[in-house]
Amino acid sequence: MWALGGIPLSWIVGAALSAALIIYGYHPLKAWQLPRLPGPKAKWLIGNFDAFLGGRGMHLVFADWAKQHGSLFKIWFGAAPIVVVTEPKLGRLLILRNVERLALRGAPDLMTGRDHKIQIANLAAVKDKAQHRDIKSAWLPMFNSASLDVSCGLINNCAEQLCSNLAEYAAEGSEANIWREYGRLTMGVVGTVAFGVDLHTQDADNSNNSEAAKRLISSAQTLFEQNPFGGNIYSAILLLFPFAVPILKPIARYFPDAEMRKMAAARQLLYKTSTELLETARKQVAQDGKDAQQRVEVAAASATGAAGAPMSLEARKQARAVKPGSFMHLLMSSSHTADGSPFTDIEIIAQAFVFLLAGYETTANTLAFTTFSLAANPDKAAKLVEEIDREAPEGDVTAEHLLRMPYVEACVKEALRLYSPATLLGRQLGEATLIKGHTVPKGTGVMVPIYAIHRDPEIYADPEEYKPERWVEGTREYAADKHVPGKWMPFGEGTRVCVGQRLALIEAKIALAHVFRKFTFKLSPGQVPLETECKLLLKPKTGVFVTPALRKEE
Ligand code: HEM
Repeated sequence: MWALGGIPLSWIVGAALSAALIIYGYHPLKAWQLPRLPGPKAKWLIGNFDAFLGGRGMHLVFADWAKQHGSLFKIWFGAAPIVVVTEPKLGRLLILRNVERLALRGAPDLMTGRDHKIQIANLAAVKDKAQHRDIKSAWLPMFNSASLDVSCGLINNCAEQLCSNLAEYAAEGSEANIWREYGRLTMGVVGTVAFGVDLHTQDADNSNNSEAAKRLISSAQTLFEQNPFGGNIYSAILLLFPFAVPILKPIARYFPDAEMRKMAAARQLLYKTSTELLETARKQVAQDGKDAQQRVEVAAASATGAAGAPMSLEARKQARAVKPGSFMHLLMSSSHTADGSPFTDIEIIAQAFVFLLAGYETTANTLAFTTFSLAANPDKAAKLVEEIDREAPEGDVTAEHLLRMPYVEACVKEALRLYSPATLLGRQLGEATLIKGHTVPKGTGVMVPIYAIHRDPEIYADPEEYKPERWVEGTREYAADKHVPGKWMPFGEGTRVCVGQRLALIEAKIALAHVFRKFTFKLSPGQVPLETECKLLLKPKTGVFVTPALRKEE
């Protein structure tokens, strides 16, 4: 056996590794440049990571820390420090000024091959600034007001289908998990508005397509079950030892744990759907290139008509409209500005993948939380119904109707304040930044816990109460709140702001108008306060259970 001065080499290597581990565990905590920043006590090696393992939900963990340590403090993920800001104005500024989303080492770092390529190419994950700008520009025409005006018709169809599904519960006097019904609606909307296909998520349970639709929804749901702070054993280790990617990646590939296998299967199904959507779009172009091209004629650039005559405002708006269902065509006709190369198949599939995911659970949760809040506050529900009956008593709910329904908007905004699906915004500092007298080095992670900000009693009077009036200027409730930038950020801010926020809000308001003009909802017993859970997103723990009743006999 190898030995040095009589001591076996294996002993020396073991002692050196132990010393390195001990120093790694202590050193950064002591030596880092912000010793004056308060924060929860960090443990050797793990820092404050253990706080997220108790099942309390990260939104509540951060809210507790904010109460204990004030508006600026630091936490540790292993040896990585994170600065947490709960002062709205400062938090917003940091989110606005820094482009790179904070991505702790985790699940995507362990993926390999095509799986990995798709994971890092979607709009939400992509890091390269130029690639992000090109991809976001390709998405945006889907959400301009002209395109959304056109999409309203499709959203109305899905909302009507939701009402006929709810009418069945009403006829039987049975309980519905309205959170899941809204999930069927939002996935249906993604199908028609983005891809021009019926994903059959709202079909009757026993229909031919219902099994495939259920699998799609359940895969999307599974992916939201992922815990961003160490969802599987390997990503938990990576959070503590970010440099261990090259060692852990091959091990994880051949010995995935149960959680990784479950997530991989869910991703595969969504990739398959996304790939089929691309193939269908390609076939459409091959069959009728002209029509397909017309789908993406975003003539907004031209402010004059064909003959050079000035276009009216309405005509200009119309020209900017993208036909519903054109998302794949938009991506297929987009290119990178640097070299003019078209988007690759991987890039296109990655965007379809994230549209299917992001367009589904966020908006379904928002609708479920709004319906819960209204059912628990019948006086607010009565005001909402009064507005809907006055402004849009029947037929399609158009963008124009929505402009005349501020209370519907206020109800959604207030639910997004109390139950913002995203509870945390994060950025990586692009440069060394002076934050309240502390120079924070470039590359440090910054987190802004919006759940805590949205319930801060310094900003919101009676923060735990559902009061849509606080969003209606001129009311007592509006006057009682503080109005500071950054106090309401459910969609984030800046360059990485949610691309789908206008679609989400229009969809939520149309769905609520349809549902509340037709039904009243009785909450099943034991649901107040609502049990929530927060992994990737804040959601009702098991659902929102209501018994719908028709307002008027048909
Ligand atoms: C109520 C519904 C929704 C909420 C609360 C929500 C919330 C958010 C938040 C907080 C972010 C991160 C923003 C930041 O870091 O500053 C985000 C990003 C994003 N959202 Fe949404 N979202 C919703 C609906 C949607 C819909 C319907 C879509 C689909 C089209 C969508 C697609 C995306 C994408 C692709 C990003 C990444 C944008 C980027 O990095 O540039 N979201 N969303």
